[in-house]
Amino acid sequence: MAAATLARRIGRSGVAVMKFKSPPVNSLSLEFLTEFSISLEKLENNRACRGVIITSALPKIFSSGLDITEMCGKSIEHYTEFWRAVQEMWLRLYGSNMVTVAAVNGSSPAGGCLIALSCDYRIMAENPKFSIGLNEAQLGIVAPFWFKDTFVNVVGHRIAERSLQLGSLHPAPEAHKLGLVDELVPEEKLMEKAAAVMAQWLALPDHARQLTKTMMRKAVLDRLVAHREEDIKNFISFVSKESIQKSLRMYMEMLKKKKS
Ligand SMILES: CCCCC/C=C\CCC/C=C/CC(=O)SCCNC(=O)CCNC(=O)[C@H](O)C(C)(C)COP(=O)(O)OP(=O)(O)OC[C@H]1O[C@@H](n2cnc3c(N)ncnc32)[C@H](O)[C@@H]1OP(=O)(O)O
Repeated sequence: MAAATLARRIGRSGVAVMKFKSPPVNSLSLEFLTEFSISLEKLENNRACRGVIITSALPKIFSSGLDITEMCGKSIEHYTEFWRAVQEMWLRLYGSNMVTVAAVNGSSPAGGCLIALSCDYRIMAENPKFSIGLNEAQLGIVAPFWFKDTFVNVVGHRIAERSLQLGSLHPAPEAHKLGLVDELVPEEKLMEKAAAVMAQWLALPDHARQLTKTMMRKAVLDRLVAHREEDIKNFISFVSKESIQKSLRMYMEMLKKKKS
């Protein structure tokens, strides 16, 4: 696959490093999501792999979230396939038995934030120009219940409610204060710190850690599994509305104008 090059390396420590590399901004296209899920599945099935560090190969951007062009002016069949791929990615990552550490080395709005939130631990570069959050409301769209559940499980109900309603993108220091990321480190120390955190988590017996993780996450995962088809239908009916299409087109235009 060409669009989302994901470098993987499993060292002697049993840790893989996955680097998003889909210029210009690591947006989560159908192709990217499919490749990401396949990579996660392969690592999950590899007994030599006990943990994965997820980061970006691009400067300044971890991931710009779902590829908005996948949600604009496409067929029902396309929306169905795309949304199933988003669900699949989350089910695999949030439900992973591996230790997952996000080394957030750039901005991470919406779907990018979801990836970080789905990991066991988040370390972010301490650059106030980098921001993270579920900003869907700013685009005139609504974060689905499982994005919200994942967010609540990290920061708690009150912070999630305010942040989601306002569609806030939090600069790194604020994200740390809110508990949205666990640690801030200078950018050049990010991977070193991620490896140290990984070693700490891997020092425990896998079975105890894995069963605990399942216990903490199962209810939220089961909720999507039980309502998967309904969630796809909701996405299609939402994204097919002309008012939503208009909001997404305006947002894309705003991104382009910002450049000129
Ligand atoms: C009631 C029940 C409801 C159920 C509803 C169900 C579902 C609906 C919810 C769907 C959920 C969506 C979650 C998402 O992830 S939506 C995506 C949100 N993402 C963003 O808002 C980020 C937008 N991008 C940016 O803010 C910036 O691009 C940046 C990431 C900060 C990087 O800035 P910069 O380095 O300055 O780069 P540019 O802005 O110039 O971008 C370069 C290039 O890339 C295009 N682009 C950027 N982001 C995206 C994207 N997410 N998708 C597609 N394309 C993107 C941008 O337009 C530029 O393109 P050109 O070079 O062609 O101009």
